[in-house]
Amino acid sequence: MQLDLALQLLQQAGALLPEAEPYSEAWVQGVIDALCDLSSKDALTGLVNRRSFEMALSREVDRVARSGESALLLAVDIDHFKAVNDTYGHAAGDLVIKAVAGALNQVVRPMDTVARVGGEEFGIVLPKCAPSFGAMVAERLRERVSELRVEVASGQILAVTISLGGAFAPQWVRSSSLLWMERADRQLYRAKAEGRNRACLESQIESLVSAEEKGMLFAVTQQDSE
Ligand SMILES: Nc1nc2c(ncn2[C@@H]2O[C@H](COP(=O)(O)OP(=O)(O)OP(=O)(O)O)[C@@H](O)[C@H]2O)c(=O)[nH]1
Repeated sequence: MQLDLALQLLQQAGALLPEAEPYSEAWVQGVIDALCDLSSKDALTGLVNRRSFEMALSREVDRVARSGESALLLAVDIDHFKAVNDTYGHAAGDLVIKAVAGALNQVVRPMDTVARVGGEEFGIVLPKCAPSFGAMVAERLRERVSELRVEVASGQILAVTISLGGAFAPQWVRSSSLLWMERADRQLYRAKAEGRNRACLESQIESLVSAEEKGMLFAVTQQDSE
């Protein structure tokens, strides 16, 4: 029975089961809420997972298009992470991922969303982040992670760094979350190529809007005028 499986999943994840009378409407709603929570989180770090992050990004794209406020998307990747796994083992790598996740989460505001979007990759969406603050926020994140000392085995302490790429949501175009992620990723590749342990942010927002995004603006304008 699917409900039994759902309860097993929740129990295994250490989720709290609803206190209401079993099988009552409130109890079933509690189980559904707990399942939703479980399916939106990354099991290792407890951060928002990729699926849920993509939904948060789409919501933010809509909000930016409506409000005209700017928002920053940061793509974050741990530097030379393969070497951590290869030298100290996968379990040590997992400890590093958890420590970085915790550090990133500490630096941001409650309204920001930090997600684990891949193995050693994170995404952060920062609503209402003015372009003049973007570089400062990215630098604060980079610095906080560089200060981490992760004990991966008794007496074995590792320091790690991250690279960050950032792109602002264009305020005047109804972009897509995918294109926004691609732009942040492009800056991340630049940060890696320029030596890692650094943040690269798009500087000229307008000039970097792709032809595809301009096409989407045209499509939206046409629809709106119909
Ligand atoms: N421990 C651990 N390792 C993971 C996990 N997911 C992915 N990886 C490993 O992360 C590593 C990613 O390495 P690469 O993408 O090659 O890059 P890198 O070594 O971080 O180097 P740069 O990104 O170029 O600085 C691979 O060795 C993956 O096996 C995970 O959940 N836990």
